[in-house]
Amino acid sequence: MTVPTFTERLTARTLALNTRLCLGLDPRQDAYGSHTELRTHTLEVLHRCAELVACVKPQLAFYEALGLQGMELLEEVCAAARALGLPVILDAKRGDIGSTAAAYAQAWLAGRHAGSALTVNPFLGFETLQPFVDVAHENGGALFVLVKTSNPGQADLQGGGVSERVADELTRLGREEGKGLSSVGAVVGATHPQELADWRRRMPHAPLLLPGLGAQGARPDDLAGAFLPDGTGAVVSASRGIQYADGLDLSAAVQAAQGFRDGLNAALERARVE
Ligand SMILES: O=c1ccn([C@@H]2O[C@H](COP(=O)(O)O)[C@@H](O)[C@H]2O)c(=O)[nH]1
Repeated sequence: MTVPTFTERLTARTLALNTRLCLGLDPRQDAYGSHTELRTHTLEVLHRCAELVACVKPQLAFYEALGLQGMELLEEVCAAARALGLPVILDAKRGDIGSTAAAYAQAWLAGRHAGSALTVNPFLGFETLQPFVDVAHENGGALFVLVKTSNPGQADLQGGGVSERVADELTRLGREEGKGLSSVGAVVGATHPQELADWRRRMPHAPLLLPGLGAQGARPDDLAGAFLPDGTGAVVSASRGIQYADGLDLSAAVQAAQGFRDGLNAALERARVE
């Protein structure tokens, strides 16, 4: 029996639960009185929001900042997510010369992280993407390569055709896998709503990860252009806007996730009718 890949599981969960929301889990030390409180709250947000989301995206920086306890919590979050059937995107934005990229790929896309997806920084050149692609293929995982990030300062480097060149390389890599959505995805900020349909067309095989919902100002209403006609092909992530929707209130986190999920679905429905 073949094990479904990250992309297949993401698509299946999107359709089964009718959700295109990605739960960002970025525990911020200054929001809590103790590590126990941080751990309990983070895991509780995950459990309570699980049925509302297509996948989960821990940002490694927040776990690294907590030292060894943080790395233990990251493993706990990943194990809990997998037990809940949630595909995991490790947001680490790794990238280095090829031999080091191979080590990063082994660390985050193989072993106990087999079947996960990893965010990857392409700044060192296209040759450095190959180790990530290879290890993702071997382990049923995926990568999301930075194409157009959500922050305002991205224009300093990503303008002038650079993002387009990365996108075209991802299209080439994705095409090699054949039909349908590939294991080579792209990060495109939800903060660029007017560009989403163009990126979708330019990277027909790439699953898209759209960060920036909520705290960075992106709104569900504006994001329909990122999706394929069947409503798959993209997930939209919110971290602070869910985990800290109203301080540490767990009901508010669930309500926020429901609102984002429903808002995305309503926007898609409107786009279908128009
Ligand atoms: O272009 C990018 C790529 C990644 N991120 C990450 O997503 C979350 C956003 O957090 P919010 O609290 O929802 O703003 C965070 O982990 C970023 O590192 C991004 O924002 N933009």
